[in-house]
Amino acid sequence: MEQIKQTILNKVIRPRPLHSYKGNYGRIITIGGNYNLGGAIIMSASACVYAGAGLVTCATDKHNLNALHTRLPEAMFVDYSDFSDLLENLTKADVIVLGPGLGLDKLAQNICQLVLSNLSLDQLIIIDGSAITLLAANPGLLTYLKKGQAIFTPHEMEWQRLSQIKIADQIPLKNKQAQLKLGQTVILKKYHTEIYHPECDTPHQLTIGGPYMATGGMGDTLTGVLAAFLGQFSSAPLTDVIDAAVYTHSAVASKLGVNNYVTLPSAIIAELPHFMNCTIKE
Ligand SMILES: NC(=O)C1=CN([C@@H]2O[C@H](COP(=O)(O)OP(=O)(O)OC[C@H]3O[C@@H](n4cnc5c(N)ncnc54)[C@H](O)[C@@H]3O)[C@@H](O)[C@H]2O)[C@@H](O)CC1
Ligand SMILES: Nc1ncnc2c1ncn2[C@@H]1O[C@H](COP(=O)(O)OP(=O)(O)O)[C@@H](O)[C@H]1O
Ligand SMILES: [Mg+2]
Repeated sequence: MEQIKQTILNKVIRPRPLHSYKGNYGRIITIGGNYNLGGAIIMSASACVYAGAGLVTCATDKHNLNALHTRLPEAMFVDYSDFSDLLENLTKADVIVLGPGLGLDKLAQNICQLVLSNLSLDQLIIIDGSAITLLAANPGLLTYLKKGQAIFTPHEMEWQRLSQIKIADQIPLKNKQAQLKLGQTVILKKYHTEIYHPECDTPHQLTIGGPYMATGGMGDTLTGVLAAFLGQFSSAPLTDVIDAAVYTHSAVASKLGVNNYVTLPSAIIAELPHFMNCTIKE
């Protein structure tokens, strides 16, 4: 297991060129948030904006529109049940987040089918939450993915569903075998999260973060940070960008955890711009 060190941040988070604009920092679409789980996709989109993505569109249930724009006026909105609008916005994205709060119903299944079957080769997709559960139940959808195009962000139960490895048996050797079969990056979220990159024989491991992060929405927030990093730091190696995003999410939490019993996703999101700025000043 190779430990992810703080120095990854300076390798990836760079000062912004003066002659740059929002179009240089990634066009992201976050897809999820049904009637009951709207907060999940609002946290994902918020983390994405606060971690520096240039343009963020949130495709969600139309009942979430007011809440989204009240919390995050920077985001654009698509009603995800309007498939022609969803497809048009999907095509424009560099990075897609699919799954936070999406749910498991027929509409969610149809959205997964639409998104996966319309991916272009140069797009990256982060597959999280409900979308992992849906793909585990319908593995035929995995064939739409080009090798290395997707980043799966399962917690241990989601990984059990996708890999068929029981939580008690999720040892690095078995996880690596399952990740190789999948052909995609796997971020196995837990205490000391493990990242299985297609290019690396040894998993990379976080040694920061802790149970102050055990709050609903924490993984949804990670998807937004990841998408923002993939969208704006595309000149750095993909493995470094992924490691830096995962490190940043937990580093902000551990900083807030010094003085707080729990570190809420919203507090982490608010701290992201300051944390990233401190990195380039070091
Ligand atoms: N505010 C919101 O709208 C929230 C929406 N959420 C969304 O709700 C959907 C369902 O996700 P859930 O993860 O809640 O439900 P899941 O049913 O996918 O997973 C929870 C089940 O897995 C078990 N489990 C075992 N190991 C676990 C681990 N390490 N971490 C978490 N669970 C573990 C739990 O005991 C439970 O039975 C996702 O789409 C998710 O994005 C959640 O993120 C919670 C907050
Ligand atoms: N005890 C813990 N130690 C370190 N990180 C934790 C701990 N508990 C939860 N986390 C982190 O919180 C996040 C939980 O993700 P997930 O279960 O998908 O949350 P949600 O779906 O509610 O947003 C992951 O990034 C995980 O690493
Ligand atoms: Mg989750």
